[in-house]
Amino acid sequence: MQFSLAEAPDEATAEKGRKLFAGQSEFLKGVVAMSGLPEADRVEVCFAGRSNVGKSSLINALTGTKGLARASNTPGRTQEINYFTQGPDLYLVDLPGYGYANAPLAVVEKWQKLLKRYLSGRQTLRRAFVLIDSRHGIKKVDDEIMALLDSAAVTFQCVMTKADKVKAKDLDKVMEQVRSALSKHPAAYPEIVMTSSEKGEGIATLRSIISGID
Ligand SMILES: Nc1nc2c(ncn2[C@@H]2O[C@H](COP(=O)(O)OP(=O)(O)OP(=O)(O)O)[C@@H](O)[C@H]2O)c(=O)[nH]1
Ligand SMILES: [Mg+2]
Repeated sequence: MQFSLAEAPDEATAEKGRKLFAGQSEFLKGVVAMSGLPEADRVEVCFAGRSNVGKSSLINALTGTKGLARASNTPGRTQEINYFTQGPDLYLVDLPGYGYANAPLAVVEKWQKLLKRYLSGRQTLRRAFVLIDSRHGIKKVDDEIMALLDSAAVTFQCVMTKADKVKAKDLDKVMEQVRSALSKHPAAYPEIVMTSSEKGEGIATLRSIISGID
């Protein structure tokens, strides 16, 4: 599989993305057990990634709503599966971050269990966006989540975050590592999206990608 960076969308596709995200976004609920999931009545996409990688910030950037998903400097801030509606036909799902070393073991195990159940058992989950910090590349914990998505046959797309924090010369090396790690995962989508929630880079591209998922 060849992995390439997603290019900016053409005008028609960009318009589709803008239209989708011009709709109202609202926090629906935080879920701590599979029994709490909302009815599977529409398409959903989720955002997975290590603690602090920028999942909540990305949801805020996509929806253009600053405090919608709580972003914070404290790793492990998002401990529930948080559901957001985007217009009437789409759920955006903010997942608890994984790989947070300082969380108590019992808490980590509880999250992991829920995360695994959700990723492998949610019928309407169309794509998982796996967020990777542009400075750090793919770590072992990311690789484990990707393997889980492979086995659940959930297509996942790699989204690089915090692009504003990495120098161009360092990025090449990280991207090489990312491409090589992704090549081991059959469920990986061939396009990688480079983003900065801070600067807005890649947000329009990701909006149009999401608007093309049905
Ligand atoms: N410079 C920069 N900082 C960012 C970007 N995205 C997120 N951050 C910062 O990174 C920190 C973590 O962001 P969050 O969005 O809370 O990360 P998260 O993945 O939701 O974290 P958990 O909920 O703990 O798993 C915050 O201080 C954000 O302001 C970005 O694109 N650029
Ligand atoms: Mg979060």
